[in-house]
Amino acid sequence: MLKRKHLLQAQEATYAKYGKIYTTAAPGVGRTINVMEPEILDHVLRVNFWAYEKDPRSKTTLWPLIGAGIFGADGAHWKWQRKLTSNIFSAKAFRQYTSEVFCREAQTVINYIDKYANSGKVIDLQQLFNCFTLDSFGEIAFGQTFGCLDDPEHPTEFAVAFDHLNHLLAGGASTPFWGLKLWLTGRGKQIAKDSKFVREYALNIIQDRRNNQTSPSLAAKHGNPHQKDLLQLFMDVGTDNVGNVDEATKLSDDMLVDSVLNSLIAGRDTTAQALTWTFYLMHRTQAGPELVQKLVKETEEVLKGEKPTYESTKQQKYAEACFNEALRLYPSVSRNSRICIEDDVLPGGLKVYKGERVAWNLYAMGRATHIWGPDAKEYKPERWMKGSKPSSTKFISFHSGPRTCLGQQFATIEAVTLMSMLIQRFTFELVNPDLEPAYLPSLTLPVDGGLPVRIKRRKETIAV
Ligand code: HEM
Repeated sequence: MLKRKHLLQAQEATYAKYGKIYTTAAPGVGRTINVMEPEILDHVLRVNFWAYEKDPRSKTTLWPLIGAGIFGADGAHWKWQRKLTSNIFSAKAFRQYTSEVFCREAQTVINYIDKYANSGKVIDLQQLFNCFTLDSFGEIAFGQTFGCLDDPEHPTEFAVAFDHLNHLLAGGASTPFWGLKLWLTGRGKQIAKDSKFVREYALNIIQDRRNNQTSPSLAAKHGNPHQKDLLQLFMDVGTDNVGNVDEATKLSDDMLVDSVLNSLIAGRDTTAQALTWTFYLMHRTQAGPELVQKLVKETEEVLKGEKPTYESTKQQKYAEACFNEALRLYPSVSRNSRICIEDDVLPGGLKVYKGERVAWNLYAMGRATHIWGPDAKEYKPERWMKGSKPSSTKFISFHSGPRTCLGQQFATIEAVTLMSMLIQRFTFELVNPDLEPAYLPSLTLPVDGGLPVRIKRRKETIAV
């Protein structure tokens, strides 16, 4: 099997050689139509959404991590999960998350950095961002942080097992005889061990809430018990307004664990990795100092020394552009596919038969000159500052159609909050400013080996 770090580039080269659509076939996998046309993806993901489902091979290989949660669900089972999950993404909730959680956790990151700023110590930004997103998300979705920022240099057992599982399961869906491979290499045993650990951990979060309410939701801590967090929404399925429980519709512990783990995949890695690539792209030699200066200027003009709010993040257009531009070149979900469940014809006339796959490589699409123009490979946040926003099938990093990412706004607000708080206070120097980091084979797109930086205080006047 090609390693993921080579696979994305190899596919990019194949598109360059064979054009915007090419097909492949593999034993045990069948025919796959590889596309990189926004128009075709609009057809598959939106117009004829009903003719395509999640790839059953992905569902099976990722089962130890996602189980029956939203990422592997289709049809009615997907619909109710999407509806329930969407409840936590309101403007009112975003206001509360920004001022209470993102700012507070960002301040913890600042306090940590400030201990080592100007000392020459090398800090891994990716590790720090992982801690920030996991602790923030834990508080918002489950009422408790994971305590990662207490000691960012030593990842918690949960984070280690979770990362390991992501890494071990990567590439399974496109690997022929995956089950055999797991058995021959002994990987299967490690997957079972990590899966058991993370599932028990998730179950403990549920038990905590159920037994003694030691981790009430964020809103409940503020005297508003009716505003439920994600965990409570799932735990209350089958319970009516006066507390009567319908045992037939109540979710099993297994399903609750699946929901917790699915939301963690969504809420932690994607945003932390996108932030890491953003900081890399902003600080590599090619970027030049003007880029960061522009971001600092915007931040100072918008915040005027105050902390970020939901409203201020909306005004930070350049910060958002820096984040989106990084996601274009390094999409957190870098490859994706759907299986056809009813014969279909793609725009342009190519037939897709039931059981065949349509796949797309977001990494290659983000760098394609026919989509983004001759400067496609360059990191240019400015391209987001003029004209209207690109369509969601052109900028496909947050997906498109009825299954579009539910957390796009959440992730953007979270990222802009942290970026603006850090960039005002500190300067970042990459340890290897001329070296493009490799990415680690994983379900998402972590930087292999993290992002080592040295940090200095920008000025001493901003209170930490
Ligand atoms: C930079 C950050 C993020 C990126 C790039 C991203 C990207 C994506 C993509 C590509 C999908 C579609 C997956 C598929 O169906 O094949 C997706 C789905 C989803 N995302 Fe995100 N995501 C991000 C952050 C978040 C956050 C922070 C949350 C939650 C707080 C979230 C919640 C979800 C959910 C619930 C779905 C499933 C939607 C469905 O199947 O209906 N995402 N995301």
